[in-house]
Amino acid sequence: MTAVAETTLTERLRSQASRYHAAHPFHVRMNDGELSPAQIRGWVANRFHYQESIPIKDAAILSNCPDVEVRRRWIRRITDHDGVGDDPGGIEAWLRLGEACGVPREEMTDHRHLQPGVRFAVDAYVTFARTKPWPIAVASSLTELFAPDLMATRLAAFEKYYTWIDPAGLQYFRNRLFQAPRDSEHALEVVLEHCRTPEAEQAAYDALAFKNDVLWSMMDAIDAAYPA
Ligand SMILES: O=C(O)c1cc(C(=O)O)c2c(n1)C(=O)C(=O)c1cc(C(=O)O)[nH]c1-2
Repeated sequence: MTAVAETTLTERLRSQASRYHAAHPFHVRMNDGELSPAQIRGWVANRFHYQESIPIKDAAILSNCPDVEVRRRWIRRITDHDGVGDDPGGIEAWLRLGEACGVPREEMTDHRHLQPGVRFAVDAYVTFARTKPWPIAVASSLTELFAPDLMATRLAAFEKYYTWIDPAGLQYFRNRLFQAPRDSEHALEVVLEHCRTPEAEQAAYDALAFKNDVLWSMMDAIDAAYPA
């Protein structure tokens, strides 16, 4: 494939930024400082199911991937979330975020606040990763191309508007500021390398659209469950 064609696929993928969940009304209100503590708590408790499912999703991709070089890098995503050595990992960081917001950790881990629509969307993402060709599952992670801007805006918004939350609890967002660009850069390399036919390029594009729908559906379910 020529560099020109690669640019085109990259551009097509990046063009889906406008459908990223950063534009969801609930996120817009969050970043404008308009959410109540109950709404923030509902969001944090529901998003925990996404956090706990990400390493399972990434293990599914690993289990389908015969390429040692890809696996050597992809496995990092699992330890980032599960922790390794002295690093407690992203799932623990999210639990601490929840506690800083006033949600006891057992209320996250026992799913008592988990909305059916959030469960359904997250589980659909895991099933997608289990059942699609592994480079297409990798493409579905590319929403992370769009994540750093949202993460920076969110961090600033939490520090400015939600001062009732202990800032130490925001470490999860700080970690994602450098993890997300590193991960999405690798995922994009993999997709450009392995999705070279028009059919595979379209499947990669569709995978990213599917993932945008997963994230948007989660936000719809959260928005409906925790009205102003
Ligand atoms: O808070 C967010 O807006 C957000 C978005 C995304 C994303 O774009 O998929 C991820 C994360 N956070 C995140 O924390 C995370 O670990 C993560 C992993 C993945 C993925 O698809 O592999 N996306 C995301």
